[in-house]
Amino acid sequence: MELVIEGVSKKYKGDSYGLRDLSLQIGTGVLGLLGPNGAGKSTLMRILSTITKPTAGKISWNGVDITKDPNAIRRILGYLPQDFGVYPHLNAVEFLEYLASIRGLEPAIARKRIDELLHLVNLYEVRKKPLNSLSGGMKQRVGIAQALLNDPKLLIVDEPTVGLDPEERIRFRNLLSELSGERIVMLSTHIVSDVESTATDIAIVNQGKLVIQATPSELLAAAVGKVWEWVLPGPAWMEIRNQLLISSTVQGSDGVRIRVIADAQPSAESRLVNPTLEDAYLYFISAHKQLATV
Ligand SMILES: Nc1ncnc2c1ncn2[C@@H]1O[C@H](COP(=O)(O)OP(=O)(O)OP(=O)(O)O)[C@@H](O)[C@H]1O
Repeated sequence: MELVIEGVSKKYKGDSYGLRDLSLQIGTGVLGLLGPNGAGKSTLMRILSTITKPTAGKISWNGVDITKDPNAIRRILGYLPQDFGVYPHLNAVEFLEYLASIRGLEPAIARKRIDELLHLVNLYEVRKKPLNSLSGGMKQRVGIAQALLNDPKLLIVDEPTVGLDPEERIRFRNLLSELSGERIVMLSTHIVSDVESTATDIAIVNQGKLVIQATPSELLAAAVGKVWEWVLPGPAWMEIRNQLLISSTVQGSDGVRIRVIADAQPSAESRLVNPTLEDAYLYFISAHKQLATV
């Protein structure tokens, strides 16, 4: 199973670009597509789900060019868009039966599949409740269930954890991880912790371009020797906060513990610490922004 994206660009009207010459090679597992707002994540996902076409480049699924033969990917695709909406007065069973019929599933097969999916996404107990009475996380799990109706080989989920509380976010992450065994799952997000424990591969995008595609451990390794911590008294911290790339700050009784990404030691008191994936992400995004402004 392989999805290959080669030199894909999307130029919108008025000379704005959603993607610029982006290439990725994606195999079975969870690919975390990570980037700030406006990086081009939704544009890529909309292209892969054949809602929109690239203005340049090629995408192939197991060797078949999907820009020429969109049905080749539609048959194996499950998609949860960022702005997924439900019919509020239907319950989960009615909603999924409705979507299954639109997608041409045989009613008997659909009923069996919907039953399995409701168990899988842990919504069986609430399957008869109107969708507008469910929590945000439950609605997102209905969204995943509809994306899985045709047992897709390629599952695309666009910023699925926006608006979820921490507990629901963790549950949703674990669900995606469980689903990745026999398929490619592409998960877009701007929240590093969404992909930290689940992604087998991470692609960082910024300003429509690929910054890097690597495994989480490769990203962490690249940030070793670049993350520093030390404690600063309050006023001193105010002075330097705009001059350094700050990963986090924690207020303590002795001052502010500051965590900084820098190639060289930023202060005599600072000491090197082990990077987190969040540090690595900041490091790559910042290096990319600097390159773009040179
Ligand atoms: N229909 C459109 N017309 C013009 N420009 C667009 C259109 N859709 C997206 N863009 C631009 O393309 C760029 C990438 O947008 P996109 O929505 O793909 O980013 P994103 O990474 O998904 O961000 P977000 O997390 O905010 O959704 C942005 O600069 C955006 O303004």
